Amino acid sequence: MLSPSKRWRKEQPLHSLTSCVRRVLCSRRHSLWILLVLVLVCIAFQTFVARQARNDKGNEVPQLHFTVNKPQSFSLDSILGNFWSNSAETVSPGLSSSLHSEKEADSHLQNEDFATTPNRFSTKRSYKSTVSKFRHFSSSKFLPSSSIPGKCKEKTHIVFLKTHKTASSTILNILYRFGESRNLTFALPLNKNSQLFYPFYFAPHFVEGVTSHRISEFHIMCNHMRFRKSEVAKVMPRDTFYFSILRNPVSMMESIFIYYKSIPAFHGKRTLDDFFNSSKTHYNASLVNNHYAHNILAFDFGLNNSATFDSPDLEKQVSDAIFAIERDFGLVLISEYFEESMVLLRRSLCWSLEDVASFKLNSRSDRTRRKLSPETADKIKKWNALDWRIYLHFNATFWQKLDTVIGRQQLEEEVSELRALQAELAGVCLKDGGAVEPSKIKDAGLKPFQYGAAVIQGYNLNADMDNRTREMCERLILPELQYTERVFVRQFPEKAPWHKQALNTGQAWPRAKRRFTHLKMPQSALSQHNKPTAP
Ligand SMILES: Nc1ncnc2c1ncn2[C@@H]1O[C@H](COP(=O)(O)OS(=O)(=O)O)[C@@H](OP(=O)(O)O)[C@H]1O
Repeated sequence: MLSPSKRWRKEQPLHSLTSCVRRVLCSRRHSLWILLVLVLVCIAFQTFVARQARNDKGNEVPQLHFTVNKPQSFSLDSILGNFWSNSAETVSPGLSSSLHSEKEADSHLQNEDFATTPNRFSTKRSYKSTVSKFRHFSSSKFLPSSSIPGKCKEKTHIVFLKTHKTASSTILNILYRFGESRNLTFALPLNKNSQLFYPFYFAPHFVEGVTSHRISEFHIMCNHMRFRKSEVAKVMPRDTFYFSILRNPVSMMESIFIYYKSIPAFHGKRTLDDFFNSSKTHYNASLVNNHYAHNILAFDFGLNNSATFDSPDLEKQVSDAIFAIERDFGLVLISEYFEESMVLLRRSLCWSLEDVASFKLNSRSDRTRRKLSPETADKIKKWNALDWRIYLHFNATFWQKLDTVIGRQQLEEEVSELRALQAELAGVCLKDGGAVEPSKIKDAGLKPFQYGAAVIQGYNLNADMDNRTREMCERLILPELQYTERVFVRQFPEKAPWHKQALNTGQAWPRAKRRFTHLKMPQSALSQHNKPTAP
């Protein structure tokens, strides 16, 4: 008895191509051959795909081909040397590329006037291809970034502890642009505040949408807060990446002294020396907002900020603080090495270099900077002994990490690529190529918030841009308060009925720009009773 398939084969005449194929298919021996051929095809295909992937990995950093004459040839020494001075010519060849020691950190301070502003670069519009690439990545079309293919997955669950006067507004802008372009959800301060009820310890109900369960998953938390890991972890997903940034406490305190002029500790003090001459007798830690004047880094990290150089338990406080920060944060960046920090950040997050390109935001005009004598710098370090030691420690580990993760050669290349990209963007976006005094900012909606005795600079946009380029440029220079409101309105349109209607007609932002009433300020409205207790 023949099997049905054999019978069928036998019954079919062999006169057409189709019947021939049928016969081949039905013969067991031929089926084996076909299977073999298919396996071979599969292996060949796999090999091809693997080779392609290997090629892609080799190009993990998008290769940007620039045609413009670079400001100078970029060696690591020159890059880092430039960091110390405004002019490339004054770079000292022997300058160490990192601040491993107290002495080196000091030498950096002498040259604090480093410039990372875009106007250091050529403003010729000749990087067109890169800019269009940048625009593509930064557009609101939720396009994927050119992250490192095959190696890692772009991180989108992020907490950034926004410390004070550390270039944190520039990083905030980077995070806002990244999140917006991918439609991510931000853990924003309740009721359109600009801060997560700083200086109180963070609590989940400070976040809009938490109590109402309006948001099921938060991606990014990045507004000022006083950090408390256990509470933040209640809001953010388990795989969240935590990072923050530190600045040399000496230049940081100089900046804070000018900006937070009205806090009780600084009130009536003409200079920081005046403050130090009276601080021993007059500094009152229990007065609202006086924490800005003392170990503010430790305070922001949620730690006890009361130590000075002569505290008997300083060493223990230092090691406890370092332990806590290392336990809770995957990465600690250094403001003085902003571009290097961005290279390390983008590696840690598996983002593209375009994702971390920025303009320097929230910078003071030179009119409101004060040069400090070495004696004053020394007083600051002693007064803020805890911050100073934290800074020294994380500056050292920052460079160790760079060496391990990237290596100096690759770092040098990425830093110069990033600078070139930023220079190109400045050429395309910025009128005059760089920051201007607030009085010279034409569009009131792009003016940064002014506070204390500081004069905070902003930018004017070039006039001749198409809409898409203008939108990209506007987001790069949008100050913190304006951007926070913009993100809030997009995320909670129902909280701003006038916005809801306007969003539909594309008119929301111009209207939002005109109404900035809430302040990014030390919350002087807080009563004494509400003052957070010392940890
Ligand atoms: N890219 C980059 N590189 C280096 N330094 C930078 C950068 N962006 C901002 N800044 C400087 O950071 C200071 C403002 O810090 P913040 O934005 O954290 O201030 S705030 O606490 O949010 O008000 C402010 O310092 P001062 O100018 O000394 O006040 C800015 O000039």
